[in-house]
Amino acid sequence: MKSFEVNFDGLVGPTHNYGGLSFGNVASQSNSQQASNPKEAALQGLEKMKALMDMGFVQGVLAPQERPDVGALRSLGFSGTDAQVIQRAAKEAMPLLVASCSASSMWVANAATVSPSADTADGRVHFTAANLNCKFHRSIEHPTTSRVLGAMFADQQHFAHHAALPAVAQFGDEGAANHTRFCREYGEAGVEFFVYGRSAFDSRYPAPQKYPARQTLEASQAVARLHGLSEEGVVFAQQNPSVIDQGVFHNDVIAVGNGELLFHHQDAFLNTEQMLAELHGKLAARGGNFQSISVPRDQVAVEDAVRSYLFNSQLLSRADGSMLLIVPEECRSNPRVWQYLQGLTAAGGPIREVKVFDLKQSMQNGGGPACLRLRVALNETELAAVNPGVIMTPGLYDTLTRWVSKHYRDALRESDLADPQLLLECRTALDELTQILKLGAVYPFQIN
Ligand SMILES: N=C(N)NCCC[C@H](NC(=O)CCC(=O)O)C(=O)O
Repeated sequence: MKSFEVNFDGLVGPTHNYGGLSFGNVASQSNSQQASNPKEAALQGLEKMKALMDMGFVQGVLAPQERPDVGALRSLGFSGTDAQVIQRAAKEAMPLLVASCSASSMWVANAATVSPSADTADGRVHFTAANLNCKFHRSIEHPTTSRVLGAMFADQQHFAHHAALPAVAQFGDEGAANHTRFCREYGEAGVEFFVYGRSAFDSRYPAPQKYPARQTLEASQAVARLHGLSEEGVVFAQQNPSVIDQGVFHNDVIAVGNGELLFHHQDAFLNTEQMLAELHGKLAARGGNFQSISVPRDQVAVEDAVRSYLFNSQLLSRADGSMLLIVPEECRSNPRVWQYLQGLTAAGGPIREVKVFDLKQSMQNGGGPACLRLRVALNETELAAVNPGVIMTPGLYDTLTRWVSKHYRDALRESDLADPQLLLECRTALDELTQILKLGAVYPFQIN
């Protein structure tokens, strides 16, 4: 049976703005308070989705969330009509209003961890929504994420959904941004690679000093248990705490894997040799030939990796077996990174081509090509069971670009977030979107 890796990209929501909300994420902090352009952000994302579809990849779309999140503000004590809740928050606690307006659900690599059916004990595709509990603005995503994923992957014969882990830092879980999977073919049993930043219960593990480690070992282990993964099919590895302190807030800022290949920075992990040997051995037992490309720090410094998002790229397998790397424009404008990439594709290794995309609106908040997509490996039968409304087609692309052009603003500043009209605009747009994507009622304003 044929199998595919389907990329579901997050559609940028109408409230995309630069709130400076993510301590430890250099781009988010340095672009705080700049005016954003939600329309451009959404169109840039759609352009990437269309390009992948045009190249022959199966591409899907994941809906944004309702913002401002009036329910979150009510839970913090603001009351009255929806408009009053927003105005009171703006007056008394602007940072809370900004957080409740974030369009951060666009970075769907953080939506959930996904294990394909070939790896799981019950032969279903498993999803665990990420609790994202390190940041308030992200911790409010998972209830809607669960409803949207449930509407996309509804068939219980093929898909199993788990609620987010307990919402405490000890089980901090950032989803697929700290998870990758190696395999010979997408439909065959693979090795799932979980990368954590610290241990919550074992003080022998080192931890970063300056910035938070968002993912814990215990959260990764819990997800592996929930998904019914076997010990032979998992590897846990610790991120190098010193790179977290240099702005690598998720492992997908310093490494990316696909098929049998791990592309990573030399300084990405602790105990690298041991970890690579374990990946090699476990994949070999599944008939695969694990390979890795380590980018030396004297060619690309961690700082260049963080600025350019070289590793926040999409590593895609083409029909001829070679791989394609989708990188953000910022890689081309960094001479060291661009030179490295020229050498990489000329070297005759597995990565043969690099394609560049302009994702500046998302990049300025620390979200590159890999953050914007959730990978779901599916066989033909499972793909046929996915809600067809969310699979990208030329017609859907046209409809969504028209929808964005009709509903989105082209400039948003902090002061605009207090405008109750923005909530109405967002709800009107999302109500239409749920019809376009055939999701049914998934948003609080549709179900409460
Ligand atoms: N690497 C992956 N997979 N995802 C990137 C997430 C970026 C996101 N930025 C933000 O949430 C910034 C929002 C703001 O400041 O307005 C975050 O830090 O969680």
